[in-house]
Amino acid sequence: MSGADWTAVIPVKRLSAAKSRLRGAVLDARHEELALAMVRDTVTAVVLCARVSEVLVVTDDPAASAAVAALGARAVPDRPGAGLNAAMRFGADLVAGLSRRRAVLAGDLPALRPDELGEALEAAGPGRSFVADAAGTGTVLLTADAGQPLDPHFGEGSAAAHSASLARTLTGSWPGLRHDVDTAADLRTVLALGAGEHTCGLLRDLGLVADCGSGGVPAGPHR
Ligand SMILES: Nc1nc2c(ncn2[C@@H]2O[C@H](COP(=O)(O)OP(=O)(O)OP(=O)(O)O)[C@@H](O)[C@H]2O)c(=O)[nH]1
Ligand SMILES: C=C(OP(=O)(O)O)C(=O)O
Repeated sequence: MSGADWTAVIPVKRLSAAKSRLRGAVLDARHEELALAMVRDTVTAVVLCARVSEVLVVTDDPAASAAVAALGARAVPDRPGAGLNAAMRFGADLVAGLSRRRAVLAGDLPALRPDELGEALEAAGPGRSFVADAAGTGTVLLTADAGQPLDPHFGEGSAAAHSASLARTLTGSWPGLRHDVDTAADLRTVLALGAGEHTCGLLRDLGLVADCGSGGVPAGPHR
């Protein structure tokens, strides 16, 4: 099957609590801005993916809601308020609905490129499929075909948990997709890969990088 037949769902924690393992990578006063910049770059790439027709962001954060709406995503409140997996199930199974093909991904993929997400979605078969993070232990993308509950198992060891729940592993050369940012070391890695304009621009403003490499998706209006 081809075409823009996917709904993407991205959960985003309240920015005041988000990316706690990344605290200290920038001045504390700019930490929320960094978390939001990564969300913006992720959403920018997902909105630009040719296989995606709708992007839902599940969040209770007002600044994140406004920012993603300006990028073309639809923000919905995190009604369950019960953590990452509940937010994903809510967005994918209740808001998007089981009749859609759904893909959930984290909001901390600032080097994501639209074409690599498109390739991963192209490779997703019937049932459920997932892409493991660069370390091979976590998960960056989980998909569910129409009619199939998402059944997410994000958290520590989620790659093994998704495999055990009979989701199919997708493999490909998708460095931006596979590098989520949890720590300052991850941030250096995605900058080397080519982070998007929001993350790159903030770090440049802060004098932490002179240049962000050649990659990334430019900021700006979409589609
Ligand atoms: N809506 C919602 N999103 C969440 C929740 N917990 C995590 N997320 C989002 O899920 C994605 C992956 O989560 P993590 O990588 O653990 O990010 P994080 O929780 O901000 O990071 P740490 O504080 O360092 O654990 C990110 O986009 C988070 O914003 C939650 O309770 N509700
Ligand atoms: C949520 C996950 O991990 P992290 O919080 O380390 O990004 C995961 O990989 O399932």
